[in-house]
Amino acid sequence: MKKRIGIIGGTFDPIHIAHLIMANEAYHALELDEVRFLPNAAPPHKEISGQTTADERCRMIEKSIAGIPYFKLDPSEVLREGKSYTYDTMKDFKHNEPDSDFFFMIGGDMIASLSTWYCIQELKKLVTFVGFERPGYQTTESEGVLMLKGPVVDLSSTLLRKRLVEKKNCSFLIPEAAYRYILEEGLYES
Ligand SMILES: Nc1ncnc2c1ncn2[C@@H]1O[C@H](COP(=O)(O)OP(=O)(O)OP(=O)(O)O)[C@@H](O)[C@H]1O
Ligand SMILES: O=C(O)c1ccc[n+]([C@@H]2O[C@H](COP(=O)([O-])O)[C@@H](O)[C@H]2O)c1
Repeated sequence: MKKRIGIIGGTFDPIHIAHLIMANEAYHALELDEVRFLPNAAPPHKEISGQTTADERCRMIEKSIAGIPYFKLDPSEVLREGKSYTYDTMKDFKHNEPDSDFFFMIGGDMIASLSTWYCIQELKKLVTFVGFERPGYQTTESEGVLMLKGPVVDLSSTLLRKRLVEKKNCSFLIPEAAYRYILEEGLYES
């Protein structure tokens, strides 16, 4: 039987509970075999904060998913460096695992800009996009995006970076082990 692989790509600067909720909802609703967390080296359509290294973003993911057997960290884009175009990544995945079906999760902000992604028509042949509502973004029906209904969480890494700089408590917003790591290492202090 074909393997069903979910992918949540992102900058994860830092990872937060909305990411984990999306991954878990998709895992169960779509009967996936696993979900890969795919941190980018450089996001194609936004500036990176520069407050953390790729390695630190990966460590935060690892700590957040430790003990969940169906969640994995995939370092492919970080190892490739440069702008992380999803088409390049998925072409490699499909080449290495031709018998797997890939489900790429995106939030409402990404659905809105999907038509501008690099080689989007070709990419749509490689993956099924799985969309989640996101507060602040109008989610219109988008061709080729399978919408999943789940809890909607009004949270972003941008908000968390701001709270961390202001030394506001972020418990329950960032998975606890990653939050502890942030505080121990002094990440996002300025
Ligand atoms: N609260 C949320 N609801 C729905 N989707 C989300 C939410 N937060 C992030 N996502 C989605 O998760 C993926 C990865 O997001 P990313 O790591 O860039 O976090 P972010 O919170 O959007 O970061 P930033 O605020 O730095 O732009 C994207 O597809 C994004 O749309
Ligand atoms: O390939 C593209 O053109 C492209 C454009 C925007 C975003 N993406 C991917 O979408 C995912 C979420 O992006 P971001 O900016 O929220 O980190 C992440 O895996 C990005 O690499 C990909």
